[in-house]
Amino acid sequence: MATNGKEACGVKDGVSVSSNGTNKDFAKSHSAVGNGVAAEPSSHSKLRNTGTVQSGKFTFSPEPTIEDIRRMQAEFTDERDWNQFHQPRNLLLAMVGEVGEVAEHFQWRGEVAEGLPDWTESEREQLAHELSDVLIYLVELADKCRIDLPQAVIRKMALNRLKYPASKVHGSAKKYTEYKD
Ligand SMILES: Nc1ccn([C@H]2C[C@H](O)[C@@H](COP(=O)(O)OP(=O)(O)OP(=O)(O)O)O2)c(=O)n1
Repeated sequence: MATNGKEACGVKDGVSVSSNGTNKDFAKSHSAVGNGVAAEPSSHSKLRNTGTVQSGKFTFSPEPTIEDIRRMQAEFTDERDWNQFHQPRNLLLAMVGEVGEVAEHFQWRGEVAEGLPDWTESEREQLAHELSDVLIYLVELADKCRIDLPQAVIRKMALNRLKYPASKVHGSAKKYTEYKD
């Protein structure tokens, strides 16, 4: 059965979406989570980490956007007067620490298959938390460095495509420096 990514992340129909496609109520409704309001009804727990699966392909939910995440974390930080602690070096170290927490979930396992078929829902949820921590700090680091991350990704992917032409590297994982013209 195809699952609805909006349900999976707790975003339901009926929330307002602005003309430019962003969900103005998203940050507001989700900031309530930090005040002790449950993130989602327990009946949704099975859908939590499934995103959208259609024809065997996995896709993310369209929201929140990276800009939504930047704004939500900026609000979280402002509300706590934490900008004094959230300078670029602090955020970099915090992000690296969270990457270590992601690694802890994999470190004593054997090879892990795509889709994590052998993981429990609880293990998947823990991983989802750690990956989110990495993303949150990454986005705030880019914000505090005044790097427009979505556009930077577009530019970097264009460079990657130039460096690794599909016709040249198909099926090979060698570094670009190893290819001879
Ligand atoms: N000074 C802080 C502390 C927390 N957070 C936010 C961003 C992260 O998403 C998350 C990190 O919280 P913790 O440092 O408590 O780390 P964990 O949630 O990973 O907890 P633990 O280290 O117990 O696994 O909370 C933040 O922005 N600034």
